[in-house]
Amino acid sequence: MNYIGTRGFREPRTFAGALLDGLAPDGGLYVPETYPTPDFDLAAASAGDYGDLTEKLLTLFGVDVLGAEAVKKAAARTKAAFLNEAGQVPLVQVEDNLWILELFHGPTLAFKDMAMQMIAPLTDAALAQNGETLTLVTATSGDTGAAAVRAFAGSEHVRLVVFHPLGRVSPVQRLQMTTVEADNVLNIGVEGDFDDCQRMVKRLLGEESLKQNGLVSSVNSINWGRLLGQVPYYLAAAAASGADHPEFVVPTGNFGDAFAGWVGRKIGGNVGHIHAAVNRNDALAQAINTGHYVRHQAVETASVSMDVQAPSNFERLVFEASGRHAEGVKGLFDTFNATGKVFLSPDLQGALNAQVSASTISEGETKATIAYGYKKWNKVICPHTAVAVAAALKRGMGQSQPQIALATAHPAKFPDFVASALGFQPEVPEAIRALYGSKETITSIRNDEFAALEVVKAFQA
Ligand SMILES: N[C@@H](CCOP(=O)(O)O)C(=O)O
Repeated sequence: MNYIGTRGFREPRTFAGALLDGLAPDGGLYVPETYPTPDFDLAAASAGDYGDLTEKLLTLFGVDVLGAEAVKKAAARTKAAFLNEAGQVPLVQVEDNLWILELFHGPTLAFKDMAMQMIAPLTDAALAQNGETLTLVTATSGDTGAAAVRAFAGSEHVRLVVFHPLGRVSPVQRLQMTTVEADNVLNIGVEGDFDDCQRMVKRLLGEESLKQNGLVSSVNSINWGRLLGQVPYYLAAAAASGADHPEFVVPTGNFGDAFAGWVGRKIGGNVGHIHAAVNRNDALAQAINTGHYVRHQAVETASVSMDVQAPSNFERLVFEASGRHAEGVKGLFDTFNATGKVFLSPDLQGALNAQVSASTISEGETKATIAYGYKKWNKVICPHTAVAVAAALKRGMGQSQPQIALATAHPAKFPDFVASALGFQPEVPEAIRALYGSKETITSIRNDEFAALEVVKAFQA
């Protein structure tokens, strides 16, 4: 099982190579050379133990190059982050045909924990194999950074650098990153938005001078390993619902989670249509619905983790929808990166829309859905979850056809907006309460790639 790049990089990489590269050398994203067909009963595995399912999937995607022990450990850690306090798949039925998948039972109370808890032992195993050290550069609009810090703090061979847009993550998300005392973690606040941070990360991944001090990779969902850790929960949730190919409604920022669902379907899982729900930062939805892919300055919304206007994994979808036309993908994303806009051909736009649909949810709808969820189901949901639930309700299929909306974070990570919708603050778990009053460490930089390079170099030294 090997990996190739979306922009034409064809020198096959094993899973370990793709994991430690983060991005392909030509700037493309790694994808499997061919999608594997499960050599086990996927339906039975999806309905069985989550750790076993994950182990089987990891092996299917070639992770066993890192050894069976590493696969086992990774699967056990993701299982612990996924299951709820009762040890069950955290799927809550709220209507006859509508479920909410609570992906916030892990250590940082967001869906990123599943993949991050899994990828940390895999990274250790990959580094043990080649005796290298690794600098991970990662961009976050809130949840990725917190989960990465939690998973990699104290790691012996990994330095973790997290870039977040200054003042544009929730206070709880910021505290989760900046109060961790670990010499191998550097939190950088950038005077810009998430897209600026992600652009810096991509630039740093190609920076030869950083590679003089060991390997450089990322734990954003541009890294195939990150994305792979998000596939099992689609399969487990679909099986737990008992529904036939339920539609998944995914609140979307960098589009990694939604693409993981697409992968679950691609390998023959019981995963139905994928619908991406976005907030006012809706470049993705505009591209899929109109063919106009235009990057605007991201605006601040309540669903702050989704304030993304250049969703990295859109590139994987374009690659697949175009029939793996690497040259076309390269041209398209070169143009987008240079000019901030690109017009897709009607054929390509139709092909994208056939794979994934998308809709935009306003701030008003987000707030109203939080209030609705509490009134109707006695459930307190976060703004990101509300975007997905609003999109699901608008599609109306939950009446007639099964839908699963992803709840990507705990409401207590966004207490003020939730309180503005409900009139009271969500209950605060101990994991959050403990953060207040702790000392924070942040290095601030201007929105400048050279400033980013300098600060990472200094950290490596
Ligand atoms: N929503 C994200 C943005 C980065 O996404 P990723 O899935 O590519 O890591 C965040 O919370 O940081």
